[in-house]
Amino acid sequence: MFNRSRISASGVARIFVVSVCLVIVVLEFWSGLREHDVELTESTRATSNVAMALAQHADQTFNEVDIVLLGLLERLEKDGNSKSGLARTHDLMVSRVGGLPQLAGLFVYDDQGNWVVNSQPTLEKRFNNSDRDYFIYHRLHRVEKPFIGKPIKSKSTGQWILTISRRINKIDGSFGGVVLGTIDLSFFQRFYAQFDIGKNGAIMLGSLDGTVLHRRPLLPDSVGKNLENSPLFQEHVRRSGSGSVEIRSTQDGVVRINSFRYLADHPLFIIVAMSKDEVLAEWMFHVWVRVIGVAAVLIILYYGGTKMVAQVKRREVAELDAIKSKRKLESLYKTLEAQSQKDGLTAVFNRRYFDDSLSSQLALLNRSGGILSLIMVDVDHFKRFNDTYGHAAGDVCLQRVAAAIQTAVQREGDVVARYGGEEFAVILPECDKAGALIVARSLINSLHEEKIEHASSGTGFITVSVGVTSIAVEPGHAITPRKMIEAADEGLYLAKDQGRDQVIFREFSPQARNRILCFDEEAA
Ligand SMILES: Nc1nc2c(ncn2[C@@H]2O[C@H](COP(=O)(O)OP(=O)(O)OP(=O)(O)O)[C@@H](O)[C@H]2O)c(=O)[nH]1
Repeated sequence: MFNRSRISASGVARIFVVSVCLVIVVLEFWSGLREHDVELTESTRATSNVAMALAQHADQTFNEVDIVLLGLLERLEKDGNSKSGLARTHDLMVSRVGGLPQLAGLFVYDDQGNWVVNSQPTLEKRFNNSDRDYFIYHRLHRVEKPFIGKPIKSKSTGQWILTISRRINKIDGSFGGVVLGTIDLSFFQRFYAQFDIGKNGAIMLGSLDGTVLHRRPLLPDSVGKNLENSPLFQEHVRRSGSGSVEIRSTQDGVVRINSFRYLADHPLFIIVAMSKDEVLAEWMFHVWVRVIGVAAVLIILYYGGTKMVAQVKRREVAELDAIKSKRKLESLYKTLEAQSQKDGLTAVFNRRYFDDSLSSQLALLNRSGGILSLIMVDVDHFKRFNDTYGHAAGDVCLQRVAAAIQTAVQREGDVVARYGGEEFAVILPECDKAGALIVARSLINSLHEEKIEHASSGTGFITVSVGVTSIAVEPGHAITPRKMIEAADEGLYLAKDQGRDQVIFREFSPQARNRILCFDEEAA
């Protein structure tokens, strides 16, 4: 049976389609988020690695110049300020500047800031550098370390330069001047230009007091700017030697992934920053491609799913229709079967049903033994009735006779049938002779009570003649329906012969004709 409370197949199909769509969306969303995180992590790692490499490069750049400065100090100590000594020192300076790409120039100043010797072709005497930070620093600090100054514009070339300097000590340890190397900022510019940091990326070399020494891209006001108050410097660079942080620039509003690192040998730091939007641009492109792909898949799934659901629904409806049709057919078949068993006029069983029923009853008896009675009933003078009242009235009469017989035959399993014409038959399973005679008599009485007028009969009413037979069968016999009907028919004919409206019992014997008993005789 079809159970309405269960989810229908179309419901299951709909749930299936929706679930598949949801799973695809959730998986795509999840994998998109994951790729977003991976992209950021890898970019952070990349900026961090570049920061480390640039810090090492900057260290090396300054260390190489510092070694040259140390060499110069040694030479000055050895050769002193004699003309020939200074000439040799000049030659050494020229050769050193030629040997180091980052080195723009080498200078020696006396304790008053006057130019003593330098790497330039001619020694300018008109400049005095006593006002420079590095000069003041060395004059005030007796420190055996190089000093890296803020970016300045060269007095000789006008270029932005970085300075790295050392103090010259006189024999008594007092301030004797400064030896200075300058590094052209274009050296860092060229080097930093090789890194792919995107359009909105940035690289910065700064000193730990927050001063920008160099920046890529190099904006007009970049060099020398103080970042001390920027959130990046305040909250991150100042607090830790290295790290990575995502921060929105207060200047251009761009969110960047910033990796910073201190130089190992100098009080400087490097920041490498990449724009988050640029870092995620490729990911974003993939996301859009996938969104379009997933949308296409979802549309196809929705379209196909809707079709599938509709098809499943149609099949369900067809199945329901088929079930309904089957039920209708079954009930029609039952009706037809019932109709095929019934007589059309009298509504009692028909001749075919009677034959089948008697055959099967006798087959059962022949196999298992038992008793069975048969009554044959024939309407008396029915031809005259038809002649008197007409055939239509004859039909009605037959219906009333059948009803009267049916009234007398009450037990379940008894079969009342129209045997043919105005003749009826009654099969009484498990009913012996006595019982059969009672039924036969009650049948006659039932008809008497009907009082169907029949002016041309002797009694004035419709009567019937009844022949009865009964058998008690031992298992293994072969009683045929024909023999039993013949026996009952013999009783019926005798009843007719002896004046009608009576019952004659005909003892059944398969071999020979038996004694014929009259109902009244038997009852007595
Ligand atoms: N109206 C009607 N008449 C039928 C039907 N079947 C048979 N008959 C009539 O029943 C009559 C039977 O007549 P008979 O066989 O001569 O017997 P009877 O007139 O009853 O005389 P007895 O049997 O000797 O009492 C015939 O005239 C049939 O036409 C039926 O279905 N309807």
